[in-house]
Amino acid sequence: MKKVAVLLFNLGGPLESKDVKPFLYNLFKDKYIISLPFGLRHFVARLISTTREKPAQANYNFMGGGSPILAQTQAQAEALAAHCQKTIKGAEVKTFIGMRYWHPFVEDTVKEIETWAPDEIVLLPLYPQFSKTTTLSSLVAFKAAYKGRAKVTAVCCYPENDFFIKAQVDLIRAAIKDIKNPNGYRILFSAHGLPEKVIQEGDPYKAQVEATVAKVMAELNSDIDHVICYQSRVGPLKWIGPATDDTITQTGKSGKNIVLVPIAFVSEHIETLVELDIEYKHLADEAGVTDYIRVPAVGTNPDYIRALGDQVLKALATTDAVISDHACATCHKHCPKLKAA
Ligand SMILES: C=CC1=C(C)c2cc3[nH]c(cc4nc(cc5[nH]c(cc1n2)c(C)c5CCC(=O)O)C(CCC(=O)O)=C4C)c(C)c3C=C
Ligand SMILES: [Fe+2]
Ligand SMILES: [Fe+2]
Repeated sequence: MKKVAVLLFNLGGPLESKDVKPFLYNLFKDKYIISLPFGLRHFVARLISTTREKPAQANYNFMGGGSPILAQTQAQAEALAAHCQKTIKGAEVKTFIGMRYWHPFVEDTVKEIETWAPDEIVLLPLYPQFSKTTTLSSLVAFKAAYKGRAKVTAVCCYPENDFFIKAQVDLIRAAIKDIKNPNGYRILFSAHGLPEKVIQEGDPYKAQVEATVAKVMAELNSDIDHVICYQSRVGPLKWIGPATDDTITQTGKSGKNIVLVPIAFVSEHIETLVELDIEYKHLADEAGVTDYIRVPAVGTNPDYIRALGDQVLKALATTDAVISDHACATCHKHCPKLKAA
C-alpha cells in the first residue's frame, strides 16, 4: 500500500515561559520576516528577543505560560488523518507537524518522515492565504532539510476553498443568530498584518485575505456591514491597515457593536486568546461597545478539516512534484503585481 505523509506547517509557539526568548529569536532571525543582511539580522533578532521577552512572557502567562498552538495543531492533524483514512483509498496516510520557530521544528520532523519512508509527501500550510513570511518560509525550510526521494507536492494556498469558506460562514452565522438589529453591528474581519513593503514587493497575502472575505460575505448574505483590518503590528515599519485596534475604537465611537472574526488564523493562540479576547475587548469596552462577539477560529471544524483533505487530494492528483519557491496560479489570480511580473 502506498504511504503518504502529510506535513502540516504552522508557526509554533513557546511551550513554557523560558522558551519565549529563543522562540522570538528564531522568528526574528528568519530572512522572510526581517529582510536585512545576515549579520545585522541576527543582531536585530537578539535585540528584539531580549527587549520583547518580558512583555511577551506576560502575555503568554494569560495562557498558562505557553502557547496552545501545538495542542491545537495536533488536534487538527489527528482529525485530518482520520478524514484522509476514510477518503483516500489504497493509501496509508500519516500526518506530521512541522513548526517554523519552535518544537517540533520542520527540520526535526523531516527526519521522522525520512525514517517512515513515504512514497509521497504533501506539504500543507495551516495558512489559507499565502505569504512569503509564513508559507514560503516553511517551504524553504523543508527544502533545505529534506534529502529523500519521495514525490513532494506543496499546497500553496486555499483562500477561497468552498469548505474553508463554509466553516467560516457557519461559525459567523452561529455567533450572530440572536442579533435583532443588524444595523447596530459591524463585522470586523481581522487578519495578521504585514509590513506594507512586503505587499508592495508582490506578496499576495492581502489580496487573498480580501478574496476570502468577499466570498464569506457573499455566502453569509447578511445585513451587517463589514470591514477588513489587520492586527499584531510589530516593529518600526509601516504596516498594512486599517489597524484592528483603531477600527475597534472607531466602530465603538460610531455607536456600533462588534462581531470580530479572525480570518487568517485557523487556531486559537496568543493573537486570538490574548490580543483579541483581552487587549482588544478592553479597547472595545472603553469605546462604548456593549456587545463584543468574538467568532472562534475554524480549528477542527469538520468543514475546515474537509477543506484540508480536499487540498491533499488535489495535491496527490498533481502529476508533477511541485515545491516551487514562488506563488501558485491562485496567487497570480489574486495579485495584480504578480501578474505584471
Ligand atoms: C515582523 C514580524 C512578524 C510578521 C511579519 C509576522 C507574520 C505573520 N505571523 C502569522 C501568524 C502568527 N504569528 C504569531 C506570533 C507572532 N508573530 C510575530 C511577528 C510577526 N509575524 C511575533 C513577534 C509573534 C509572537 C507573539 C508576540 O510577541 O507578539 C502567532 C502565534 C504563535 C503563538 O505563540 O501562539 C501566529 C499564529 C501570520 C499568519 C503572519 C503573516 C501573514
Ligand atoms: Fe506573527
Ligand atoms: Fe498560491
